[in-house]
Amino acid sequence: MLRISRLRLPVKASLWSSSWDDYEEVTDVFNGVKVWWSSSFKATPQQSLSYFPVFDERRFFTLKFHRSHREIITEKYVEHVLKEGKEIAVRNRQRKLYTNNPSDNWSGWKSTKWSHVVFEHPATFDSLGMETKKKEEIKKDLIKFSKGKNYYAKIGKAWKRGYLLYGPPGTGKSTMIAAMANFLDYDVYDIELTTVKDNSDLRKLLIETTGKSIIVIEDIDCSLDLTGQRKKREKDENGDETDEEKDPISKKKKEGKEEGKRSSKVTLSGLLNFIDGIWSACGGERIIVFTTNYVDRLDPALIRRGRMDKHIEMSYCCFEAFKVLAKNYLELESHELFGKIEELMGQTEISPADVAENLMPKSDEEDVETCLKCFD
Ligand SMILES: Nc1ncnc2c1ncn2[C@@H]1O[C@H](COP(=O)(O)OP(=O)(O)OP(=O)(O)O)[C@@H](O)[C@H]1O
Repeated sequence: MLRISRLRLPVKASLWSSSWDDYEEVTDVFNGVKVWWSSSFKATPQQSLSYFPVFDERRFFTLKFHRSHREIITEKYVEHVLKEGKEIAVRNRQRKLYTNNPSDNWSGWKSTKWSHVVFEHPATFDSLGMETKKKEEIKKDLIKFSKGKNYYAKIGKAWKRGYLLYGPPGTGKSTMIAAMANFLDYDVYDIELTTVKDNSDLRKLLIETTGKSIIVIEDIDCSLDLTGQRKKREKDENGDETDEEKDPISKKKKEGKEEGKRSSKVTLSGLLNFIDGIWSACGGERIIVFTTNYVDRLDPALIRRGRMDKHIEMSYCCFEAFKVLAKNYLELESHELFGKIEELMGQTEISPADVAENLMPKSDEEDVETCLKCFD
């Protein structure tokens, strides 16, 4: 007679997969051992004042196997199933883009520090206009970091890495962050520092971030007085407005940040503490990214290696980057006008954002020629 053992494994209602029908049975084979899974549920009436009975539903799986295999099932198979399940959940999970709610709105029992939406930015390293060599170097760096759990533990450092992305507006700093998140399958926490009241609130925010995430502070030079004693430069050396200051959107953004900066008491030392200290208390890997259009405005303490480990310059469009964009926007590998455009890219400073805008057909009548002739 077949001697069968049974294991009953309860499942939280929230984790129950709708792909299982009640009392459905499936078989599995592990190391040559056959097992039978079945799903079932038990409904027990809850105590309630209502006329209509309310049931408490408990769902569970029953795992059946031959008794002689008990050891391998309990010691190896169950662990294997849980591990696989976790990996599938990670693969299927929707990644999120979090933004912090202003500290002033944190009171109240229902309030949360972060709001989130599903992160669906399509940027990838393939579509990023940048020299291939530079992209490969960044990808390698990210892979090394993401697989470095044991290494970081061995050297006694928190599992985090800081990236500083700097360069003129429209050179792809935000796009690079999205490509990094997509490459690593990480969530993104976008911190607006000017709405964080003080260092203590900054700490509370960061404690709530999860592992496998990229924490971003954009335009770090505009977010806080991080320049030490140096006075902020409103004009360039000739007294003229800089490109960013001429652009009305950048100007408005900057004015808004200046306003917030006055009400925020987050300090440079608070920020340094956040980069250095807090992480040792949090498990899981985190990448911190700062972006700026003006790297020379930042306090050296903030961007020294160990804090911002990798500095990446996002520069004006070179011909190699142009070719990536042409392939992406127009599915074009080569064209007779490419020679002329290569020459132009070597002589002028044009941002990838402007190149992308020119390469995008504005109507059905515009073809490849029309788009490329914009560069004439
Ligand atoms: N290197 C690039 N590769 C591909 N697309 C780019 C690149 N740079 C800019 N773009 C395009 O231009 C738009 C603006 O770029 P993005 O916001 O990434 O620039 P930024 O450097 O972050 O600008 P800012 O400093 O003003 O915030 C993007 O939506 C993207 O379509």
